[in-house]
Amino acid sequence: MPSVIVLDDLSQEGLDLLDAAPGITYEVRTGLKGAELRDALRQFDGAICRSGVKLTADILEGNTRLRAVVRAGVGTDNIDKDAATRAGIVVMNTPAGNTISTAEHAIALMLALSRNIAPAYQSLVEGRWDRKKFMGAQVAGKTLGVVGLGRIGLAVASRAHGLEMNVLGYDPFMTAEQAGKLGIELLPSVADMLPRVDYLTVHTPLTEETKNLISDAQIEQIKPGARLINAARGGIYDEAALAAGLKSGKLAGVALDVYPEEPCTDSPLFGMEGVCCTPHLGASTEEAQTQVAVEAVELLSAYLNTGAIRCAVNVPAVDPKTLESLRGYLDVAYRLGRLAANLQPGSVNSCRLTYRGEIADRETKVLTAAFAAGLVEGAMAEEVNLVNAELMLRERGIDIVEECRGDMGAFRSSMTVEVGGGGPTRRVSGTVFGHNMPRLVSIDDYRLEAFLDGCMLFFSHKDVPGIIGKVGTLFGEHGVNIAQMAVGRSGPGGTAIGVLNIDGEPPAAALEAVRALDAISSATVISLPAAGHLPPWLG
Ligand SMILES: NC(=O)C1=CN([C@@H]2O[C@H](COP(=O)(O)OP(=O)(O)OC[C@H]3O[C@@H](n4cnc5c(N)ncnc54)[C@H](O)[C@@H]3O)[C@@H](O)[C@H]2O)C=CC1
Ligand SMILES: O=C(O)CCC(=O)C(=O)O
Repeated sequence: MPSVIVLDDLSQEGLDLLDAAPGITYEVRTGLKGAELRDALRQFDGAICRSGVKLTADILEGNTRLRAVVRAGVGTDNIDKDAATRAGIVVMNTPAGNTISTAEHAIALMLALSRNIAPAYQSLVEGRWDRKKFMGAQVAGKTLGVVGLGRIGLAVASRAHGLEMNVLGYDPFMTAEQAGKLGIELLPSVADMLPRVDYLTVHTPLTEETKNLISDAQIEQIKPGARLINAARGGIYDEAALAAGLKSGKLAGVALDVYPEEPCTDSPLFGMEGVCCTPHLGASTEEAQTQVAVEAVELLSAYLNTGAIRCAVNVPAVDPKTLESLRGYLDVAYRLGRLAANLQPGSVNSCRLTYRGEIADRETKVLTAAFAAGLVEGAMAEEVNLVNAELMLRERGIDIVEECRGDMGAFRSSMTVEVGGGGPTRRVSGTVFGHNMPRLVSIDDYRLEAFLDGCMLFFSHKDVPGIIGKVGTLFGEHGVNIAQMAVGRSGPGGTAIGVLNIDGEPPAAALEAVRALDAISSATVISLPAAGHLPPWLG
């Protein structure tokens, strides 16, 4: 029965849903750090977190049990996604649940700055009735610059329209036409926006590009008296530059909900005039927390119970129906990977997959992941699965080239893998017969039709009479039962390859006797999982 650990505060509705989730047990253990956190995570199949807990590489590395972490919220920057991928852990988030609340918080900060709400209340608390000091600014008719026109940025823009503001926007993934339809004037860069904005708000992730997006040089260019808001991620604004801008009078106000290091109680801005700050409250509403918690539980239980992947940030999404409908080809892809690894022992340095026919229009990414898992599985000390296999190859400098061809060839659907390495490139093709029965349909230049499961003997030979009989007799003498035989040949009297599906590993003496036959140039035994037996992560 899968078990789940809840690492940060989660709304009661989410916990109630976990209580009711069929076949799942859970524990709430908040405030964990270091070794305690690492050890706790090794005892669970799934985890749910918000932004409080930090799932760094040293916390996740070596965890062979945890299968998924769901962030109840948007930003997954508290989770080392590369480390999670390497450990085969799916990372998911709930991207839409707190959009409105966070947009409202950005607007609240903008209005609080404009009307000096925080210091005015503080003056009352301190016994002063000071109406002159807190002269504010009206937002109607003013210009708001929105950097990042994703879910939250667009929700902020539409609320700003309701406040009769002019909205400028910048986002590299937005067309001027689409922005225009939404009443936003799209500018080619943040720099173009700066001289025109009375207010600037950012709604991007923290990336190499957005780190210190606003620093001293940008404050030089900004319209005097501008007010800046950040309810996205700490570090997008350079706090020291903001403090200098406020001190010089260039900026009229700064409102922050997020900080480069959190928790934060010592920002250089705290206590400065014109500053209004909150402790990362953008998503802290009953509504947002209920929604993200419920979505997080739904995502996690679907993955743990059915393998469905939605809203993943480190692997392609696959829903249960798709997985089920691809089951046969997932099996073939994984088995071809295992086979290719055996045919190209020692070193692999290139992989090419060609999908033909109907399968070429399907979710081939997940099939490629299954192939990669089969290919690397035997060579890795760590657990390999659909999540981490391709990354393992990429980290070793091997990119899988994928080609999808609509033409059918000999089958309605088939996939061919070519694996280069120490020896000559090897090529094998597979397809599905009937109800999810994996079949090998070619090997190098030879067409044949063999079961793609269990113990298999591959032998190269001259196409001369009696070979199959001799191999059969030798195996019979050693008590090896043959389930089926297949032969592919270049042409009569040419070269050929034989594939025997046998009921168990042959004794070394039987193999030696086969190799000693005159017409046989090589013979190898390769063991694949028995029919219907797949690793648990393939279901
Ligand atoms: N304060 C809080 O409690 C909360 C903060 N957030 C944060 O808000 C931010 C935005 O979240 P969403 O709107 O949901 O994300 P989103 O993914 O829907 O939108 C982000 C947008 O930023 C754009 N972008 C990326 N790099 C950019 C760049 N260099 N310049 C301009 N635009 C760029 C992307 O194209 C995308 O349209 C995230 O950092 C998220 O973590 C989200 C929820 C709550
Ligand atoms: O969990 C929270 O309250 C923080 C929300 C947040 O920052 C996010 O969803 O990115």
